[in-house]
Amino acid sequence: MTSFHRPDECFHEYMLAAVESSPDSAAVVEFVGNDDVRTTTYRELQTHVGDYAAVLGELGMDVGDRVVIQADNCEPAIAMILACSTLGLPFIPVSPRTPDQRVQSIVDLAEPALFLRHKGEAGITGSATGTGCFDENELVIESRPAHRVRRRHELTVTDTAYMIFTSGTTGCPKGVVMSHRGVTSFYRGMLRHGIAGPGDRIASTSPLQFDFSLLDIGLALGSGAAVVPVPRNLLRWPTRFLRVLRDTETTQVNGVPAIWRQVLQHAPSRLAELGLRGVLFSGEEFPVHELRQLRRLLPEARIVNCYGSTESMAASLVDVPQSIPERLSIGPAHHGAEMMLVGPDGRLVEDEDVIGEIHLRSPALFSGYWNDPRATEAALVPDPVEPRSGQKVLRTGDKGCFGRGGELYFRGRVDSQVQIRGNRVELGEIERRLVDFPGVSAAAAALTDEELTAFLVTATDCDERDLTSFCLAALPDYMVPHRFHTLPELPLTANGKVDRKALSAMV
Ligand SMILES: Nc1ncnc2c1ncn2[C@@H]1O[C@H](COS(=O)(=O)NC(=O)C[C@H](N)c2cccc(Br)c2)[C@@H](O)[C@H]1O
Repeated sequence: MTSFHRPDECFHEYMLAAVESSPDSAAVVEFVGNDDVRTTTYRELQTHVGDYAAVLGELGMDVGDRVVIQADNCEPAIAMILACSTLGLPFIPVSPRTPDQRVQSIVDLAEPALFLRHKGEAGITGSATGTGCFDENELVIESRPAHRVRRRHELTVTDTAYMIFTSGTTGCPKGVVMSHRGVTSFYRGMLRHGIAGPGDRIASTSPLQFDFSLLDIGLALGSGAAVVPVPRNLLRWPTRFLRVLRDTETTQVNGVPAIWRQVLQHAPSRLAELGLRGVLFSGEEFPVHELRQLRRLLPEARIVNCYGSTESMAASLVDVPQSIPERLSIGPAHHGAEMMLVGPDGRLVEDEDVIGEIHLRSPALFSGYWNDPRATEAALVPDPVEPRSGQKVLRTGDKGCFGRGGELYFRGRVDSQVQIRGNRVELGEIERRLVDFPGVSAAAAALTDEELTAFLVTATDCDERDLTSFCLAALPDYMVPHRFHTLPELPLTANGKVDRKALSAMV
């Protein structure tokens, strides 16, 4: 396993380390359609980063000033996040399809110095933020960031590399703050699993705003391989998706389990022909029957189950056995980290098959939630083994139990947070939107078989189309209920919480 990495690097140093040893190797391979691919070498990527950084460096921004980047995963966006990193500017990736209201709430929370949009994206209007537009050829600054007094002089590995905004229970997104040290120590832990090497081409199917895409880019560039951003619109069509993989000579595909659903249904034989060497999935459990079908089609491939939350990038990378068991292991943790189970009494759970809450000890833990010390304190808790030490571990909110040989099994969420198509969703956030609809007095959302059902208590008739567009205006599409049921009242558990089991049973 080649490792050209120095200890304690910044994000951009880790990502571009391969330029020393293999400057002319492919770093990014993009499908541009009709058998045409565009390859960017490590040296070209480094030059691109320098060009963007030269423009950004002229704007008087300080280490720590935030830059929102509205783009899908593509070579210019990768070069832009690296350019921000070289200047110590935390980047905040935002998908092009994010509703304006949500983009605005992220801007209000993060107060970025600059909002950059990839050509063709909408951007924002009327904000104190500087704005710019970029494509593969240039970065054009339309309005400069407001003047700021520079207080910093050196970028350190403890500084923030990026912020990812995820859905929060209080109805407003939470900013997960990741330091350079956190990111690169996760990457180095991941590299020890030897998943990819020079010459590999790793297809990335997650949007840039989902840190899964940062795993893909880090796995590829950290291994001296190439990342292949798969355009979102092609992902939906199995034959086009497979065409992208074939034309770019992809060897490894990373993504949430849902990306395989259509392919397994409509183009299984074409998938088998591709001869993929590896599959890595994460975000939620892979339905066993689908995973078995995938394994049958790719008997030679290494299949890796990656578990973890944005607050630590990920926590584990576990090989799926040749014959797929009923329950997949999500442990032990990746190299350099450790997962523990903690019971309701705060003591370690170590016995087999006893459920506890998963806690993660790792150098890759996030710095905290942006401007939210209370939520941070609830997530970064004293080490349950030695609380006196001041060391913090991540309380994941996931339940788990140990198996016989140190493997760990995921046993659901501790709270109402769910995963929809690999995206983290607080049902509470959907519910808060629903109760804002005129006439709705109470609401609950339930997820059954990937279908979101909303239960509403309302005196008047609510038109489903109106409800849907009302939700779409403020929530990402994957958080919009598919079905709406009205009820005289919501079922409640003994302690007055919405009885979600009862709701799911009603679907
Ligand atoms: N492999 C699994 N089996 C089962 N349940 C999983 C798995 N991976 C997650 N989850 C669930 O998703 C939650 C977390 O959601 S999240 O914060 O949006 N992050 C994610 O999903 C993805 C995560 N950030 C990630 C994944 C890969 C690479 C990087 Br770099 C980052 C976890 O707490 C789990 O509940």
